[in-house]
Amino acid sequence: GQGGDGGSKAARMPPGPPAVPVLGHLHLVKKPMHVTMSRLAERYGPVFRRAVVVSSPECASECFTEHDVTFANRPRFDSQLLVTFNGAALVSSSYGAHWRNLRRIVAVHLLSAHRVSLMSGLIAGEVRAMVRRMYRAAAASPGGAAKIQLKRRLFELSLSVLMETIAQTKATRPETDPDTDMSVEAQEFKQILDEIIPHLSAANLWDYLPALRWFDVFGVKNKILAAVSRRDLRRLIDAERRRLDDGNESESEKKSMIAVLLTLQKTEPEIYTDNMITALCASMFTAGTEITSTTTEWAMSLLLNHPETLKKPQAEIDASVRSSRLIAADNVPRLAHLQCVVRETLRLCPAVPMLMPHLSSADCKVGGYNVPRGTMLLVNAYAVHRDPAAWEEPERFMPERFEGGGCDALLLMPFGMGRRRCPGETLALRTVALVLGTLIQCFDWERVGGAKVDMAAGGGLTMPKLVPLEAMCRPRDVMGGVFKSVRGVRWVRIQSISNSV
Ligand code: HEM
Repeated sequence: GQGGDGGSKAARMPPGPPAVPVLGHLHLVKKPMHVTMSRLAERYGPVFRRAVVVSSPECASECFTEHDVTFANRPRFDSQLLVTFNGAALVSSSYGAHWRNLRRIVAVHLLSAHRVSLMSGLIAGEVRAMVRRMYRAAAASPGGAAKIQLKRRLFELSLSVLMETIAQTKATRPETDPDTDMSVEAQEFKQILDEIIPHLSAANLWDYLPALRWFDVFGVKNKILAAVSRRDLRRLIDAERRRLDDGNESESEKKSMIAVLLTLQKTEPEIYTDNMITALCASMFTAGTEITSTTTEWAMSLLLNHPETLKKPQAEIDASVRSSRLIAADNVPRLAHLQCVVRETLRLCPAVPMLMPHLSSADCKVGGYNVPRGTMLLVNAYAVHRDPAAWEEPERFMPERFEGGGCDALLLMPFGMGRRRCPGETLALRTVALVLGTLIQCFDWERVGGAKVDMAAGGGLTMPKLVPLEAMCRPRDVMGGVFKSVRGVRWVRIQSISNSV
C-alpha cells in the first residue's frame, strides 16, 4: 500500500476518501462494484478504510498467506442470512469447528478430484443433450443456423449438472427422454433461482451500502423464497433416501452427493443430520449454478468478439478426437489451448470479482497499514487480474499469454486463495471447459447481426453480463458424422429434419 494518511507507518490506518466511510457512499452504486473499487484504488492506493478493499497482487497474497487465518471469518449480512439458512451453510458459516466440519465433508466426500471424475460422465451427458437440442434448432432453421439464447441455455445446463450431481433426478427414471430439457426437479429449482438471483445481487449491494437499507423491499420476499427452496430440498433428500432403502445405487461409486451424505448418516447420524444435508446442498446450488454459467457466457462472448482466437482451440479439439466423436471430460486436461481460453476468461471476467467478503478476527497489518479486528475485507480480484504492473496489455483478450506456462508466476485468483478458496473449483473448471470445448467443436458461432457483443457487466457480488448473450449457431460440416451416429435412432430423426430444411 502506497500513499496514505501520513504519520508513522506503525500507526497508519489505510487511506480512504475524506469524511464519509467509503462504503457508505450512495453514489458509488451507479457503477458495477468492482469498477468503482478499481477507480477508488487508483486514487487511494491498494488498501482503504472501514471495509478494507485490497486491489494489488502483493496485498492480496499477503492477506491469504500470512493473515489467512485472521481473515478466514465471514461478515454476517441480513439478506444473505435469509438465503443461506442462518449462516449454517458453508459459504456464510463463521470460521470455526462447524465450518471446518462442513468444509472437510465437501472437500473429501463431495467435490474431491476423484468424485469429480466419477461425475464426468454425467456432466458430459448433460452437455450432449444441450448440443443435440441446439443442433435440432439449427437443422430446423432456414439457412441452417439458429439464434441461440446462450445465457438461458447455459444457465439451465449448469443447473442440470448440479441437480444431477446432487440428486440424480434423471438417472433413476428410465422413462425420461435424455433429449428433453431439465428434469422436473431442476425446472422447479430454476423457477426458485430465477426469482432469488436478481434479488440476491440487489440485496448484496444493499448490504454493502447501509443507506440502501431504507429500501428494504427484498427482505420479505427472500424469506419466502428461502422457505420454498428448503422444502424442495427436503423432497429431494426423501426421494434419495427411498432409493437407498430400496437397495438402488447404494453400492454404486457414482451415487449422488445426497446419497453419499445419507450413507454417511447411517454411521454418524448425529453429524449428518437432514438439516446439515439441506444446508450443504443449498450452498452448492446458490454458490455453483449462476457463477459457472456466467463464466461460460463470458468465455463465449470473448470468443465471439475475437473469432481469430477460436481457431487454435477448435483445431486442437479436431486433432485430438479426429471429429469422430464428441470430446469427453478426460480429454479436457490435454486440450492446452482450450485451457488457455478458460484461464484468460477467468482473468478478465472473474464471475465473483471481489471474491466473497471476509472478516478479520484479530488486528493485523496489510501493506504496512493497520487493519483492526472486525474489519470487512474485500479483495478485488478483478483489479488484481488487470494490474498493469504485472500483466502485459492487461485489458486485451489474449489466451496465448498462458501458452507454455507463460504468466504462471502471476497471481490469478478467480476462485480465491487460502482456507476459504472455492471448493467447487475442480468441478467448475471441468464443466466450463467441457461445455466450451463441445460448443466450439460442434458449431461455428457468429454474432447476431454482426455487431460486437456488448461486454457490459452488472453490479453486485457476482458479475453477470448485463445484456444476455445470444449468438448464431451453425453445425460444423466435419461433425456431420458424429451428429448422425450419436444415439442412433434419435439422430436419424434429427437427420431427417435437417434433410427437409
Ligand atoms: C467458475 C465457477 C466458480 C467460480 C469463479 C467460483 C468462485 C468462488 C469464489 C471467488 C469464492 C469465495 C472465495 C473467498 O471467500 O475468498 C467461492 C466460494 C465458494 N464456492 Fe465457488 N466458484 C465457482 C463454482 C462453484 C461450484 C460449482 C461450487 C459447488 C458446487 C462452488 C461452491 C463454493 C462454496 C461452497 C464456497 C464457499 C467456501 C467457504 O466459504 O469456505 N463454487 N467460489
